[in-house]
Amino acid sequence: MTTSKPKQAALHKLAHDCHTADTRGDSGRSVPIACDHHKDLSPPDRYCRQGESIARVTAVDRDQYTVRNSEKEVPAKLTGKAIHSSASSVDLPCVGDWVSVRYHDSGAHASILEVLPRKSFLRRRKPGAKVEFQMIAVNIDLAFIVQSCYVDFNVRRLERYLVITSEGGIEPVILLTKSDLVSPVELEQLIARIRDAGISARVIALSNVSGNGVDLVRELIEPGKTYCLLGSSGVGKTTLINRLVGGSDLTTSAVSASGEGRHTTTRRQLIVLEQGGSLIDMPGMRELGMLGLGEGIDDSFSDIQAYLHECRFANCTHTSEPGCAIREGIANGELDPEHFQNYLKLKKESEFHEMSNLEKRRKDRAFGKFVRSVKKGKGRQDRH
Ligand SMILES: Nc1nc2c(ncn2[C@@H]2O[C@H](COP(=O)(O)OP(=O)(O)OP(=O)(O)O)[C@@H](O)[C@H]2O)c(=O)[nH]1
Ligand SMILES: [Zn+2]
Repeated sequence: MTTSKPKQAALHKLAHDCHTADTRGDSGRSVPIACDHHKDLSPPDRYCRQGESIARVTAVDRDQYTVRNSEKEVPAKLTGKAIHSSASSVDLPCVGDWVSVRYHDSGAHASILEVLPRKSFLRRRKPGAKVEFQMIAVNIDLAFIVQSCYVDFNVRRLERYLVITSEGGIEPVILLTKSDLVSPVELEQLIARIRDAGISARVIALSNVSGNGVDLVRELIEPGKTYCLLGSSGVGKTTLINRLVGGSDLTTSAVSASGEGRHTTTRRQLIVLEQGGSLIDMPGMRELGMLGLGEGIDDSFSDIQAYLHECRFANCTHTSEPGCAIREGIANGELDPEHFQNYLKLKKESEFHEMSNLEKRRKDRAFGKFVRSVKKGKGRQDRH
């Protein structure tokens, strides 16, 4: 997103004459104050107009936004102007965006006027033949790509994540979790496989159980920077985040947004870490890795595929059917029952996520409808 020339002229640097809504008084009017926006918030471009201030989008739930400045977090609505100026849904405010806002009702809520230029983005391709993207989050400095040393490890999926981060201008660091479940030799082999694939990104092995390696991650967190964790379900992201958040439990950090008779509770999608950096964590992000997980599964479980082809019945459930190659393999000690259980578990997860992709598509359609309806309504108002 770029700002046009005339607009740029109307903007002024936010350095010493920063304006913010006077959230202490009851006037709701804008007063110049010493700028304290940037204690833990550092927008890429410190611009705002008279009466406007800069905030960061911390949660998006359909048309409900939550924005935060250094003082507090409030619900926000998109102005018609902001909707009009966005060419497509990827330009609309997204978690991590710096936006110019105007506060109302003594700072109780805000309207979003403009999205400031983004410095990086995380997007995914929408399912379907047409090349369309969905913005997941923006302004991320560093992405931790998380895989488990145990079961989940898959170099091809790692590569896919690296493509996504490099396209979006985000620095990647690979985290191999559950190092307590493999031997040092096995761990070295995994890292060698990553290097053999030509991947040069930093790799940190860690265990959430013993705590080994967690400090190396902590050391990378800097105040004013934004991070995210990408990875499949069950690799230990939540466990790690809870360690990084330090004390405050992630699951309890919900924000309340009440607007126009509706009261909703949205899970905060951008949280502040103990060290002062911000972490973006949201369901859509976790599902990124699920694109094509099916393939990944068949890759790392090719031995099981071979057994599956041998079962007498194509729809064998491997529980009681005669001629089941899986059960035979387990019985004669050729196939590790735990390996098979892991296969079933991941298969179930990937099917689950494919289902939720369908739901996402349904939601996308609903969103398109919403934008069109707002545009129509606003268009009428503007002509007054
Ligand atoms: N042995 C071992 N277990 C771990 C480690 N990290 C996480 N776990 C366990 O793995 C399971 C999944 O961990 P989560 O943190 O919920 O994984 P997640 O990536 O957040 O999964 P989703 O919430 O589904 O996205 C839990 O039972 C954790 O206790 C680790 O380093 N070693
Ligand atoms: Zn079978």
